[in-house]
Amino acid sequence: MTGPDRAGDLCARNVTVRYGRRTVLQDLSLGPLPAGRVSALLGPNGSGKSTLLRALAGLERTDAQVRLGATDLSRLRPAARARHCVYLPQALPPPVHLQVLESVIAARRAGPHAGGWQDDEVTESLEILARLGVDQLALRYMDALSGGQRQLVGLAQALVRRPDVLLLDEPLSALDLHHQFSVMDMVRQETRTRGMVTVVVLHDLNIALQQADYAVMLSDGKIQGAGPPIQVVTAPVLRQVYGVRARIEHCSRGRPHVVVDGVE
Ligand SMILES: Nc1ncnc2c1ncn2[C@@H]1O[C@H](COP(=O)(O)OP(=O)(O)OP(=O)(O)O)[C@@H](O)[C@H]1O
Repeated sequence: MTGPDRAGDLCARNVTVRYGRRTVLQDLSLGPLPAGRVSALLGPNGSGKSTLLRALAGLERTDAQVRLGATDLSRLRPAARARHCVYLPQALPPPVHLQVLESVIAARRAGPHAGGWQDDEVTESLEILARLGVDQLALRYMDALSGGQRQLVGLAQALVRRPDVLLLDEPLSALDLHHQFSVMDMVRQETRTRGMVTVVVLHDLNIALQQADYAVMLSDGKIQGAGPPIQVVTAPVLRQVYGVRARIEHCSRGRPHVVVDGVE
């Protein structure tokens, strides 16, 4: 890894999650998901990606053991665990009547930097907004933003907390093409610089192929494959998991992408 050695890799064991009588994830083992790298969590609708992400964050009822390096996160109280792990849900941040900058500062105070006013909190919050290309929104109100703008502010709120583990559920779903790529670039850069473990739920397999360092494919609550994206997103897997006839091709610059020929 290129960044500072933070807390180590993320591993989960015995992840079983039930909703009522229905078992959605059964005795699943995940990782190690490497520190300083972006891992993509892939799979069809309903395959269990969000449930697994929430289980890693400690937001599902489960006896799973989740370790970050030498730290057993599953033994920590929710507030202590939340200082290590930041989870950004699929739903956009609520359109509250709060200025964007205030909302980012409030998020920062909820992180390990908690403890009232600090000189650098405005500067750092503005810097994160600038890196996401939305510093011009700093004094706008959250309830007067578009969906994509709110998603970018949600990302700023997550990043400003400087977690060891960053868990993002479909963070690109409301973003235009430019922002999809600029956000992934920034998340990759932050992940490397800070030595975070970043796990991103993605539906766009091309972004996963081109931007993720590691991929995990879920199907019906089971891990179908894990490793470098190019080894996980393959024609046979796409057929089996997504029910599509597809090929992995490489563009003139050598980058892989999925070409779908049809559905099964
Ligand atoms: N709160 C809940 N109560 C009952 N069942 C749930 C609940 N949340 C999710 N499920 C079920 O658990 C399964 C996995 O859901 P999950 O949201 O983890 O899937 P996903 O892979 O994230 O899907 P998507 O790509 O559509 O967001 C689905 O069958 C879903 O219907």
